[in-house]
Amino acid sequence: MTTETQKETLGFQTEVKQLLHLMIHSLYSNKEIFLRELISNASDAVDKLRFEAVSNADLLSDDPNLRVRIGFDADAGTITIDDNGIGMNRDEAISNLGTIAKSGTAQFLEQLSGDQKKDSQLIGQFGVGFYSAFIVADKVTVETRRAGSEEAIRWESEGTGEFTIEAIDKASRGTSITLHLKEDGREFADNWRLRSLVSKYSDHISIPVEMLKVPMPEYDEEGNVKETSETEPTWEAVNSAKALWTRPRNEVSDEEYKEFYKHVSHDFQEPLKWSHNKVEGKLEYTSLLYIPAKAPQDLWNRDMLRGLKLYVQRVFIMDDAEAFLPPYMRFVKGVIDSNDLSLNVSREILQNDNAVDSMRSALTKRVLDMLSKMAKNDAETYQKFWDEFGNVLKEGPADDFGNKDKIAELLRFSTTHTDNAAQTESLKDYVERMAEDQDKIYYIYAENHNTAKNSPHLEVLRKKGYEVLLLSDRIDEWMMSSLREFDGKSFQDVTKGKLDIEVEESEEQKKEKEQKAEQMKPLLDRMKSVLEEKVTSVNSTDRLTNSPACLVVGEFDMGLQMRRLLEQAGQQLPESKPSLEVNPDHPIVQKMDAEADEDRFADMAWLLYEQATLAEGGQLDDPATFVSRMNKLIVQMSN
Ligand SMILES: Nc1ncnc2c1ncn2[C@@H]1O[C@H](COP(=O)(O)OP(=O)(O)OP(=O)(O)O)[C@@H](O)[C@H]1O
Repeated sequence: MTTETQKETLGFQTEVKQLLHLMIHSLYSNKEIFLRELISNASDAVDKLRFEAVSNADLLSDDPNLRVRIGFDADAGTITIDDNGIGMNRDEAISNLGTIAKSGTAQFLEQLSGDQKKDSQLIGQFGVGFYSAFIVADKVTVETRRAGSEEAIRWESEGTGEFTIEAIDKASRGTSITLHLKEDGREFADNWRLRSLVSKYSDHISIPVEMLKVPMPEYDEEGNVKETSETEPTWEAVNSAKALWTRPRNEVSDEEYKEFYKHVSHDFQEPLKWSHNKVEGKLEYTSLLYIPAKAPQDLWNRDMLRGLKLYVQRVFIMDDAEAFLPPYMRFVKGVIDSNDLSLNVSREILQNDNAVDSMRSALTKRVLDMLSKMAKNDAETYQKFWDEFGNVLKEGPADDFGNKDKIAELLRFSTTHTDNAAQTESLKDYVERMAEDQDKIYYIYAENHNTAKNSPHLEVLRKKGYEVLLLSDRIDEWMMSSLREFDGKSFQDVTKGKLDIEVEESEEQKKEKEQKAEQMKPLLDRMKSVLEEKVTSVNSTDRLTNSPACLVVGEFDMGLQMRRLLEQAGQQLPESKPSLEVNPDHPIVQKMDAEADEDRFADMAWLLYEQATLAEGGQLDDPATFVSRMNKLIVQMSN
């Protein structure tokens, strides 16, 4: 069979077609990033080869000097990025360069709007990788040979719907990518342009990125350029070719840190903060941790690929090594380079290794410190962080008991102080604002912010001037179940148990209250007998001012929201009923007391119960009966 007959045409996965189309149209103002992406891939390919060579040294032996080379031909309008890394076999080329394996791709594509500015940001966050070649090229040719294999292939595409693949001869392992530049991409086939892009974007790459040396002209005695004899072209490194994290902190510029972040994270945007540390002593390792500016699509998913790029003594071992940070820090990106682990370390070994455990707890502290410092010194940036990642950090108190006090300081809440849904207030702020006679931190949890904010349960606290945390994120109830106290003050759910709020009252008022309670008793008993199946008791309360009634669960019972969530998730829970608390001063309650018609009394009692359920975001078992009951009362009232 000749090489020619082996040429096959295959179609791109639908998502690739969509991405290519959108990318070409939304990234044209930032064309030059293609070079960074392709060099980054080449460097990853070299890292992978180095890793495989740990157990199979032969892979390296014929061509041991790992590097990326960039060549160009201005007349032909081409640029070639050539690496001697791991290469790809036929199947790998088809799946790696014809599909997108990233999770959440479909949702991501759905979010794109056609608005160039917004889309380019989103695409940047998603990472375009190899496909960015098509921003500047109308044809891309990839020739590649996998290390350890004799077979090589050529992959070629014009970036529309399909690509071809054929067997070729290739003298050495690795991948060579040739971009046939579009008319408006030809500016890049230029020596100085390419050199400056390499310094700008790829200086931190740990292997040499080489370009042909441009011979310096020699002059004769009269100052004319000497005709020199043709010499072998020589390659020279254009970058500093030293793994960035191995350099001392004071020798790395902010720009370099930012570029390196883009390389390890595949994120186009700049990170919010980073922390670079070399640890010496019992354990020796270097870490470079970044806090990104934007959350990825699947951050909510605790199983998303996460973790640090792991190196052992400068040799790349794996991406997404998740053992070095707890799940609630899954937003952190970066590198860890250890001198204590073996080059053959596997994910399983990492899970059960004492050195890894120690590193994990030190790195966790480091991230918490980085966030604390940011919160203290740069509240605006911290707020940006919180808006993106707060919901993940909220898993912290339950996940990481040992650090829960530190995490508590980092939490931000919406509270009745601002009455705004934005989560901007810290517990420290709250405690500083606490009223003199207040000894607890009050909170309410509801399905959404407005339900929390307008809950009848807040009435007495608002009257007293006590601030209440307004919680409405799904994770909040779980988080609060792990937070016992802050700064010596315990947390109190305002919908649970007794509130123990001291209301200043004279002896006379106290007496009056007792009398009123005594008078209320028959009414409460009547209500209880109507609502028997729904509530454990009906009590008089002074926690309400404007509303007639609210539901309260026992101090140690599960909150009503949590119960609903678990029931929705199909869990069988033991029966537990709330109690109904009624406001003795409310006109409806007073009217009920005088109601002689037992049927009408029952309707009113049910309505109070149902209102209270709705007000805290609950659902009625029988909404139709509620509506007809209400209509009946309205008709009676208007007669
Ligand atoms: N020079 C190369 N040598 C070997 N394999 C490569 C090379 N370039 C790309 N690949 C393979 O193609 C895959 C897809 O590359 P692509 O750049 O699209 O995605 P990525 O690098 O995995 O992530 P990102 O899209 O965030 O850059 C890579 O994961 C790698 O397996």
